[in-house]
Amino acid sequence: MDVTPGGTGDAGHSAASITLDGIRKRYPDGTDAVRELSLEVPAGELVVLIGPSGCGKSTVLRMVNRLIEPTGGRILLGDEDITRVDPVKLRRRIGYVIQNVGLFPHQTVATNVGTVPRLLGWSKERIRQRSGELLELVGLDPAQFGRRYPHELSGGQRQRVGVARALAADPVVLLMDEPFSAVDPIVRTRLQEEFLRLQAEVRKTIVLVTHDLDEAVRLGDRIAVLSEGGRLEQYDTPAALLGTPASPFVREFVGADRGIRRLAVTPVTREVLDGEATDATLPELPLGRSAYDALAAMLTAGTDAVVVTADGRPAGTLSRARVLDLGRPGS
Ligand SMILES: Nc1ncnc2c1ncn2[C@@H]1O[C@H](COP(=O)(O)OP(=O)(O)OP(=O)(O)O)[C@@H](O)[C@H]1O
Repeated sequence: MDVTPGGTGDAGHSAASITLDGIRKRYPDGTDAVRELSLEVPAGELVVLIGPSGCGKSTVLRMVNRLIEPTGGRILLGDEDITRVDPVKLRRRIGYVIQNVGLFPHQTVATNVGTVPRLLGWSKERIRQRSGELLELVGLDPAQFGRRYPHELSGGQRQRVGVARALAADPVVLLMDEPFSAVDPIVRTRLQEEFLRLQAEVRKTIVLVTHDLDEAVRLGDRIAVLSEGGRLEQYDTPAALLGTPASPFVREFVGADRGIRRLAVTPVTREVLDGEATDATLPELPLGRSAYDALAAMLTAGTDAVVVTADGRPAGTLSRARVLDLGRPGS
């Protein structure tokens, strides 16, 4: 798969699944950062690792690109055991985005984006074209931004360049360590939305580490909640995690406001509607939007229900009471 339709990326690359098979990391001082972790990340999915500080999230992520060598277990990309391959070559196949981006300060944006293609020996023309495509893909005009230096960008723009650079050689996997945490909350939300659109287009296998449960719920196809020593407490979709926490640890971790978070990941379907659409004064909401959006529409309009539409036509109403039920565990 190419990153952009009709682009000049390394054709033939595709997203690969990642299998962590009993991986372990004991640091030289005896710290057991990861005692034993097994986890399967399906190809093309975005999996979030979340858990309290020091539980081993970054250690797990960096074992996948061998910035940290595991002390036990296997890691497979597709069916290839990457604990046995040359780590330098491996890293060229894996995109890596970190909190403060790590752009080279004395290189232009375009040169930064072309880093891995240059290491792979692509021609100048192909690199130039590729970095232009990638900058466009992350919403930066190559003519305007390509020649700038990192210090001439905002934090959000630097973060986008970091993502473009990580995608430049069409990696099979993208690893992201707190990629959006260095920017303010408003920019962060916008970057997350842009990133979701980008992921819908490129469909990479992504492992993302975050501290932020809202970010995990918004971005993750699945969320892995870890506790101390890299112990896997629960591995589930956001809705399942919020709806049925598997242990007291997870329940406490996802917190008392998980009902509200759950609404954000619960789509309004025909099955949940609880009335006929007879009141033309109610606000409208298309099917498929979240129960959270439905509640927001009611609160904004000061009503107790919304009319839910399918293809612009009323399909029924959804009441506030029904929405609140949807936020309750076990519903
Ligand atoms: N080089 C090292 N030597 C010894 N112990 C280490 C080393 N690097 C990390 N650790 C320890 O390993 C454990 C896991 O660290 P890691 O950075 O993976 O956690 P994390 O979940 O990413 O934390 P945070 O959310 O705070 O970034 C911690 O107890 C940490 O102190």
